[in-house]
Amino acid sequence: MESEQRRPLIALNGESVGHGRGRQYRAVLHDLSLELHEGERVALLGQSGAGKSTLLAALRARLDDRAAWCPQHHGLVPQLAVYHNVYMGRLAERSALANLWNLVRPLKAPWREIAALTKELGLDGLLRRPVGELSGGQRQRVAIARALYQRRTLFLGDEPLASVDPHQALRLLALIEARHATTVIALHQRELALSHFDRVWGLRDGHLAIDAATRELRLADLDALYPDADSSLPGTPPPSTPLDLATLPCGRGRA
Ligand SMILES: Nc1ncnc2c1ncn2[C@@H]1O[C@H](COP(=O)(O)OP(=O)(O)OP(=O)(O)O)[C@@H](O)[C@H]1O
Repeated sequence: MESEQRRPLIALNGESVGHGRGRQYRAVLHDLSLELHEGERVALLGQSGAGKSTLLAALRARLDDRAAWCPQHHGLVPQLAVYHNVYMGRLAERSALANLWNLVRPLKAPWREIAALTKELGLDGLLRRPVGELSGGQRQRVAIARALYQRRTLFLGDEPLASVDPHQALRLLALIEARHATTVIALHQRELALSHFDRVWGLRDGHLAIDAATRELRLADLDALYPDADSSLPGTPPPSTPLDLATLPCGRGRA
């Protein structure tokens, strides 16, 4: 693969990732080694509490303003209109005066740009609507719009497809990928991970249990990331055999 020759956008080598500082520091992921290359679409999987958000926060801290960021809980201001919430994606690029003016009277150029972007996301007609009056799926799309409006090199998303139906998830993914060749997206849809991403990072038991090209993986490999899944519930993975790291395509180098 061509990207093998290029320097990675980000590389972690045996690092620990967690929360807190000094004596309060608590590691969530141990001995973490991974590389992210330009043009890669990575699905980040793992059961609840596995450390997906923690890893995304660590990547974001390292990538700084190269990464567009779509957080898990959206981080929107419910009292403000859709337009203003999306505009916030590039607040730092304009003067305080321009931002203040924009709050009262939207600036023409950003209004046009945000109107076009939100239309693509199926939010047309809602630009002046306070976000607090939107449905969960609509809020999700506003959060994605704000991240896309940032126009950064790569896209980091913490379950940005969680509140929408499968059909819409595909549409949103296509919109994200049309603007970002490189993506790292946390999600729970294992089939989607295999069908629409190049690589899977799978977290389990405080480690990167899977780091492999999707073409090397089967659904059963991903099931092993969800040891607590109750397979009697609809939509949950079947019972998996205990995770045997030796059998998973991790640490064999990049495919
Ligand atoms: N701000 C924080 N301070 C301390 N510990 C935290 C903090 N945020 C998360 N944790 C802990 O880190 C671990 C991993 O949490 P994280 O949110 O990264 O998991 P996740 O895979 O994103 O879960 P989910 O799918 O439920 O969002 C959990 O044990 C959690 O309690």
